Amino acid sequence: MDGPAFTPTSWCCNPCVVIGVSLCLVSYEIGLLMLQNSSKRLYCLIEKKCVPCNLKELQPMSADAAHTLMPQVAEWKLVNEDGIMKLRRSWTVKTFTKGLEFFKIVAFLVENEGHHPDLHLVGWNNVTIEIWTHAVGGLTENDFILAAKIDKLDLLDLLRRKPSDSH
Ligand SMILES: C[C@H](O)[C@H](O)[C@H]1CNC2=NC(N)=NC(=O)C2=N1
Repeated sequence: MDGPAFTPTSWCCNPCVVIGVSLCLVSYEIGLLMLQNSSKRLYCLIEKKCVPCNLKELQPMSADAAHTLMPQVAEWKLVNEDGIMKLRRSWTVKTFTKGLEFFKIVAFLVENEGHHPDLHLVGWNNVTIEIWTHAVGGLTENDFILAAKIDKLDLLDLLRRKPSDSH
């Protein structure tokens, strides 16, 4: 009776198999590296510090550059107001005073970063933050760093969570 068509030695010595397996391993490694790289980029905004806005080389970023960073600040909207690109996010707070507490918590962060947002508290409980770099009349990485760090603040206790909170 003939032996099995493929013996382990013939199978793993087959050049097509060897090339196929090595290609799979290489693409797996490349995928891992890309994943690590994107996750590093994902967290790099949080780990960065805002730079002084009076740096000569500071320029407003393009709309494309802004769009590539938006996934890292997914809660924010990219808006264009009178030709100036800005980041905008809104929250509903429980009370007017909690809105002011919200601003105080944000103020501590932004003072530490040396980069400042526009703060709006409208209709007693609607908070909106707009971030842009005034010195260049547009968006810089500073604005995205600030937005990412604002997203990390523990503000939950100040926010209205369900419609029954509204009265
Ligand atoms: C030197 C220092 O970076 C500047 O005065 C900062 C202060 N905070 C700022 N915040 C914002 N959003 N834009 C600016 O241009 C700016 N300039």
